[in-house]
Amino acid sequence: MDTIIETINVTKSFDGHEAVSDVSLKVSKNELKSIIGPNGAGKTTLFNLLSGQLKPTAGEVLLSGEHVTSLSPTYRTRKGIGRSFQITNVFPNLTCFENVRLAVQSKEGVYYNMLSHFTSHKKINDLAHEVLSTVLLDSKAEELAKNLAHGEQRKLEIAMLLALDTEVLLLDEPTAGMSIEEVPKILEVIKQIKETQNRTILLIEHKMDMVLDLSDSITVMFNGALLADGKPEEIMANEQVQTAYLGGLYNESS
Ligand SMILES: Nc1ncnc2c1ncn2[C@@H]1O[C@H](COP(=O)(O)OP(=O)(O)OP(=O)(O)O)[C@@H](O)[C@H]1O
Repeated sequence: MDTIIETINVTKSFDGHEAVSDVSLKVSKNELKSIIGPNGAGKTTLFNLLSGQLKPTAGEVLLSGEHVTSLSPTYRTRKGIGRSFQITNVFPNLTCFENVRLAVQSKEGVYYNMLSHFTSHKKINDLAHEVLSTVLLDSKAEELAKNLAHGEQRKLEIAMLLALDTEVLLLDEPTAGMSIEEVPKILEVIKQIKETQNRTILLIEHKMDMVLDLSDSITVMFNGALLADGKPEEIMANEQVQTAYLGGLYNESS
């Protein structure tokens, strides 16, 4: 399997405290890998190191074999790694469709520049509708972004990521703050992306049933370090993981 993301002995210290400690990790193309671990384990910091929001204290980050450790988040987005909170251009007073169309346009603008042609205009509209349909927001196309429910806003954020056409999606707790009714909808969206598109997805998520349902592989972090990495069944059977983390959260009989 082709490796799309790799970290080599990556460490990030804050005032001497290692939030991420000597983590070496490989993510294959089209894999869905979940990063789990208790609060403060270093998951979000690892995401920040991958997206370029933070530079490591030591170690290297590679994207498709290219060293990107010192490169900016913008450059990394162009290289194909997208993170939901990077999408700050959700305009509350525009509709979902208008927001997604702007994201499609900005992506197309980066690569093609000239878009005055009618067919390009139609192509952009079609793409925007396709993306909204993928995230199950087509019925809300004409709704103003500010009027969306919380779960729908998270779906719009994912739509913006898809519209930017990044090959890697970093999803940091996409269900955070959602109501119980909204969670299955976002789960369905991620499943649909996984099944229908060539994307690599890294998912930080505390909901273990969702992690087990979606993941090809799971990385467990504990105190900044990588505790285990493997297929879901290997992780569930791993005694160290059970002791350190899962024991209190996951019960096989449940
Ligand atoms: N900018 C920062 N400055 C100082 N310490 C930080 C900073 N960001 C994170 N930390 C610390 O690094 C450690 C790891 O934090 P991080 O947010 O990466 O954990 P996490 O696994 O994502 O936790 P959670 O599940 O609660 O989101 C924590 O001890 C946190 O307090």
